[in-house]
Amino acid sequence: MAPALGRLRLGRLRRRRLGRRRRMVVVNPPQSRRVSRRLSFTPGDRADRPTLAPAVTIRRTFREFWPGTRGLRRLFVAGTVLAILAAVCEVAAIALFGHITDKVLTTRVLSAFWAPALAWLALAVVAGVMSFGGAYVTALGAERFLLSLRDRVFAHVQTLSPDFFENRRLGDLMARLTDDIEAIEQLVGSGMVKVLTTVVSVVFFAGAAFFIRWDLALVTLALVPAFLLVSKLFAARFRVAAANERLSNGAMNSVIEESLANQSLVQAYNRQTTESRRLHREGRGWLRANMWQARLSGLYGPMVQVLQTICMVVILGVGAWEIAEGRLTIGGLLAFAAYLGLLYPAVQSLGEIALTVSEAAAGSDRVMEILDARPSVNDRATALTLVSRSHGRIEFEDVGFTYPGRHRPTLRHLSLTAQPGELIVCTGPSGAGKSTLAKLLLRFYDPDQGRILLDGVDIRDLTRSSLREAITILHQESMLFSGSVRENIAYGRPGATFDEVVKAAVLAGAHDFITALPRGYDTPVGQRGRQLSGGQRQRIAIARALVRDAPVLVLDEPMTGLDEVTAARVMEPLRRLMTGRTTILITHDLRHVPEGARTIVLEPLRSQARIRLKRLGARLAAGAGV
Ligand SMILES: Nc1ncnc2c1ncn2[C@@H]1O[C@H](COP(=O)(O)OP(=O)(O)OP(=O)(O)O)[C@@H](O)[C@H]1O
Repeated sequence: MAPALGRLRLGRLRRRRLGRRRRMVVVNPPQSRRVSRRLSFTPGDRADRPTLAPAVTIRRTFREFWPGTRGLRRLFVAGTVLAILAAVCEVAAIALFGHITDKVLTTRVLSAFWAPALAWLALAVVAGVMSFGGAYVTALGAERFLLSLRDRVFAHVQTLSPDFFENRRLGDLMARLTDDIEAIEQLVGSGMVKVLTTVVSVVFFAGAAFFIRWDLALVTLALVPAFLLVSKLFAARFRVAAANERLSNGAMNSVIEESLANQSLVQAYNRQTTESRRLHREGRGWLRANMWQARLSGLYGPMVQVLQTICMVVILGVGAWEIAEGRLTIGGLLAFAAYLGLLYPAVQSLGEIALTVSEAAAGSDRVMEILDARPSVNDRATALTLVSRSHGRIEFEDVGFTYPGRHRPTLRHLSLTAQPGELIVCTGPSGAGKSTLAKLLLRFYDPDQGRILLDGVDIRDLTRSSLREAITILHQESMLFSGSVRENIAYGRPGATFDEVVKAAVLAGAHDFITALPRGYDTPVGQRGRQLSGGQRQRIAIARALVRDAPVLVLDEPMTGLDEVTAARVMEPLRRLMTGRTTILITHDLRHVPEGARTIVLEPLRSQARIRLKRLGARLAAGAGV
């Protein structure tokens, strides 16, 4: 009868313990739930798939991210202390349970029941309060850590040159900035609290079991190394499985992001099925990765359960014999079994921490890969800041440039000078390097050869922010954010007043259509300004450039996508924008170019192979031998 009672009690205690862990999910969700939340991005071509980030050690992860817990450590310490106090209450409650069994249940003296019963109730309330407080402050520390880490990684990402983004999939980057950052928190933030509280709980529960019967406790503790061995065996596999899951998660995010962003194209071309298939393909990859993880978790649980059951059977068998010999009371055995009922889940939890750490390490690899990326263009230590408004004199001196990873140069021996206020039209066939010229002027890249000067100063000697303050670029596609018309225009210069916004809109020829919108300047423009027409978007972009009021202007195909009538209408505000500014107008459509503007024509550079072939052709035509 006693063993049956013991099992019953243990079952209840374990459920209570699990329930407590489930509440902690807010701070440190169990593996399976985190896995399902991480489902997020998509890859396209297999060749296009991002590769697994390089592995780094846990120590390096701590070295990198532990300083981020500064200012939050008090919260984590409070969370640890409160969780430990809750564990102490549990130890005391079990002692009371043993006491009630021996002094009330076996002796049938009801009067001895009330005092320990009330004390037990009080302990339960205190344990509940401690447990809540611990979970709350740990969650607060964890969320604050996440907030600052995300800010840090995002700020770093924004220092990286455009080629970083051109070579990566947006969905994958988004997954790194969200899910992977969360995994790091579970390693160095709330993860640390969990480790400490679990270790202390193990010590307490084991200590209490030793206190009752040290010899019996020694026998059962002999199985602890087996628990740890099992989790060690699983940890390495979990890490690879988690890395794969993250990879497919990022790939799935990318497909969703690309497909939704290009929905009008998808629907106009009737490619919904293709897109669904793409997502399905990536979803299957994600499913396989998750099933791998599920297999590991599924195997891990039962293996630990078997070990735990072996211990219990041994305890109850030896305990029954000890009771029969009169060396142990029933209350003592039940309390002993109850301590073990708490001890084993705590030891199991320690093992799971190893698995969580493996998974978190996979996420931190991916975040550190971003943090390790360095911008290809930097400010020199001696870089100057422009203190007064630039005159806007631009010079390209014998500039040559090859894109990273390309063999053929895009620009070679390019020289040009634009005087302050002058308009230079840059034209040439597609791929000739017109937009590249603008990227070099903004220092998205530095030339490999020659130099670019602003007012006689090499732009590499200026800070990037002050250089870019002096330049306004109007892109081929007007890039708007999803705020209101007013916010989009004011984006040109932080602190611009509403009057300045309206003035710029009037000059840009946008005021009339803006006031006709349902909420005037407060009308939301929709995702990327999709609720406006192409011409309207372009005029808002012109107003934004006017508000910015920089001395140098780069117009990159400003008429692209506009019909003849709209283009003519946009040209007028553009002329007003160009007035008094050094302007480089990049276009292959010379119809709307103001008369008298100086024009330079860029020609695509041919590859050496094509040059050799052309020479060979010429020699053959001239009758020369090969
Ligand atoms: N990020 C990049 N990485 C590698 N190569 C690039 C990159 N951007 C452009 N190129 C290459 O550089 C060449 C010039 O591109 P660029 O965009 O400057 O041409 P463009 O004259 O502006 O063309 P278009 O008139 O079609 O816009 C092209 O061959 C293009 O493939």
